Amino acid sequence: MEWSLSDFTRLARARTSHAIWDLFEGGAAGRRTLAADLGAFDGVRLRSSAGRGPDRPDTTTKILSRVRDAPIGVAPPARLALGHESAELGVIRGTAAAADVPVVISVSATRPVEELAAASDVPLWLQTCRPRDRPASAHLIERAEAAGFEALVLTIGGAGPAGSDPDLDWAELARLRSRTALPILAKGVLSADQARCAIDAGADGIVVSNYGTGANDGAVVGTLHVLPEVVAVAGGRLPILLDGGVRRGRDVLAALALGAEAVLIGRPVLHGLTVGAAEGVQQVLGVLLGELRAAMASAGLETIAQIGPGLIETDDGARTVALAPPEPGSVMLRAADLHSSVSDPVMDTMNFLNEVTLRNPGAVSFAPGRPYDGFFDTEQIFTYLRRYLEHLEAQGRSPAQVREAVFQYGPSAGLIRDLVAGAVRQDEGIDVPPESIVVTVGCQEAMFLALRALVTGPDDVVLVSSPSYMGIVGAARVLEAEVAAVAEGPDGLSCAGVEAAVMAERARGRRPRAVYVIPDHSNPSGVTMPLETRRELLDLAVRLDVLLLEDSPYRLVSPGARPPTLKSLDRHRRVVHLGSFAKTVFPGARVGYVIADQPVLRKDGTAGLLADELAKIKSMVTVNTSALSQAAVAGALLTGGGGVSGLTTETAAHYGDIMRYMLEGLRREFPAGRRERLGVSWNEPAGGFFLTVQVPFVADNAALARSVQEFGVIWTPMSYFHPEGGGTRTIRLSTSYLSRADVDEGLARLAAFIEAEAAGSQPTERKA
Ligand SMILES: Cc1cc2nc3c(=O)[nH]c(=O)nc-3n(C[C@H](O)[C@H](O)[C@H](O)COP(=O)(O)O)c2cc1C
Repeated sequence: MEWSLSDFTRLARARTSHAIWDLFEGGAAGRRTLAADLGAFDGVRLRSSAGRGPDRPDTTTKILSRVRDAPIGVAPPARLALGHESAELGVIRGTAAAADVPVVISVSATRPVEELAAASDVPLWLQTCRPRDRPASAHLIERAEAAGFEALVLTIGGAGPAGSDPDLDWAELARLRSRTALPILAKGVLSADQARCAIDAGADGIVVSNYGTGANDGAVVGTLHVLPEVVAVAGGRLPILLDGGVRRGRDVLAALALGAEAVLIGRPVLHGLTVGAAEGVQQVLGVLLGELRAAMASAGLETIAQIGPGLIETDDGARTVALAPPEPGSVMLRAADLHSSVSDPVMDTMNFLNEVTLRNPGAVSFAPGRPYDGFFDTEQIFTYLRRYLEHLEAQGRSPAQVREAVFQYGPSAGLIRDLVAGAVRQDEGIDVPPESIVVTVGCQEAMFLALRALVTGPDDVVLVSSPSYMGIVGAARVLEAEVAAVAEGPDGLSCAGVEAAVMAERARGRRPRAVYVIPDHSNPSGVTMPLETRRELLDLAVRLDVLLLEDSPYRLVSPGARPPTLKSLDRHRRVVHLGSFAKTVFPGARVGYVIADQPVLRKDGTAGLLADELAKIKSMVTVNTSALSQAAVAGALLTGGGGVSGLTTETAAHYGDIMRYMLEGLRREFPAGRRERLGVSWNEPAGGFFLTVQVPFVADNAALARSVQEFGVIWTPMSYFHPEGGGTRTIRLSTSYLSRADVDEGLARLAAFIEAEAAGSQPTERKA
């Protein structure tokens, strides 16, 4: 098996204490930023060559006008000594053994610049920053210059969101420019504006960098995304380098295709140093160079000079089109100037789950929670529509009224509220008048409306069970609604946990408005809340004076007896019930509903129901749910005898069967001995679409990439569902849309992958 940089990451992690690893990663901000950097690279598709590529492409290129072995340099992480005592010396020696490429030495290096220069066969650049002690800094720069350092790298804005004054940084750059003959690169540029300032202040080059910990205003921005706008401003007048998330040979190609002269590598070098001192650094750079050559060969490139924007696939949707370098004068918006939610990794989760499956058609995917489509039949749509139109006629509507119902704008609260009210009464024993219902565009809109109405400002907070369904967290991000996590136990949410979280939020001066919960076969954990807890939770909601947002999309497609919904047990109108027909009828209709029978006293003294207020909001969001979709769902309900239970007997049996089959398969692949040896365990949901497996390694994106590429099996890291951290050694497996043959094949691949990861995470086992 070929080595990749992620292998070094894994090995380094295994050898490092949690506290030091957190420093290496840059904490939570570092993890978020890295995800944005990696995501930007993942979003780029490179053209491959039709013919056979050159055998050994030539990676030599000029960096700052001097010929080097590759368009790669080593970024300046401070704290190298925490990885290995050889620190900068180890990095310099390892780099020199791999290639003639520059190494940036941190201003806080552990050894004098003279000693480093004397030991170095590679060009050294000195990272510096706006100094507290100017004479000392000026002296250090003079010494570095005298020792043969080739360039200065001035850190703009400080690493991470530390307080900073950009104007002072530009003044510092101008001052330095007038004092030294060395070329000066401005590092930390993340926008066209900053690039202009750097050029105006006399920079000789720019390093697009977020320091691995985010922009200095705390925003998370993937460096590759801002590269084109910086390149456009530079217009070829000065070289642009980039760092952040470069982990594969193809990433180097992508950055160069978008206009970078070279890339810098940060954490992977630190990981190599941690794993094997200078030799580890040499291996990391060697692996990357090998990958770069392989990527060039598969793109049919013989030289670095041949790399250009044409290498980027632009026929693959907006993302890659947007990444092509812009013509001067054409618009280039910055995600940092758009609402913060668009840059929040939470928002990419759902797309990622769908895309990773589509991008890897040969893999077995346990990722998306899609309904099984073996039960869908195109004719059903017409049958359902006709059924509903006949129903309207049977109710005495004239042909003109029937036409109006389906052709015209409709009431925001919905066309089919009476039928939905009948269905929830019949299926769930929820007895509410149609006026308390709003028919929504999927359950997602129901969540959005409820959050919008309930959360009035930064002091209001919604408690969300954790692991959390991404839809609610994402909606909260869009609405800037504060969310606090309440950890689920083996039986789902506990009342003690909810009460403690409510009290903690109140102690912080915040007002908990509601608790979001999926009581049945929760997504993603698969757990079901026992009846007793449901009753206690309702009592608690009264006692604490909060609402419960109940979301329960899997109940009616799960086999066997089920405890009653919170809403059907609700005697105090504490529950806002969020409903969905996606799993019970079909998701393409995008029809959901919210039951909001809470009385609302208006400012003018009149009273109404919360549903009325939600309908007002909806009228400004989607106006009304598509009448055609509502008609199709209504027709389905009528076909099912007024509810969905009549429609879902077969599907519930199917989902139950495939879940049982999956659990049997897990037991077969992981018999007791193997389970214990590997430290693998799983929960056993009786229904729903998901189960979770504890695994003996960190199940992050890098592990997922290995799983897809090397074993052809896709799963979901549970850490995605823990926006506040956690779930790192757990994966979610979705069963819903797979056949038995898929399950067999997928589990065999998964077992092989878990074995390989477990072996690889032993720090003593080194591959050559
Ligand atoms: C532990 C650590 C310390 C760092 N310290 C500095 C520093 O002192 N000055 C600086 O300019 N960048 C610093 N960086 C940022 C790196 O130079 C570089 O920009 C970043 O690590 C590149 O991203 P990558 O690690 O994804 O390759 C540090 C990074 C890490 C991980």
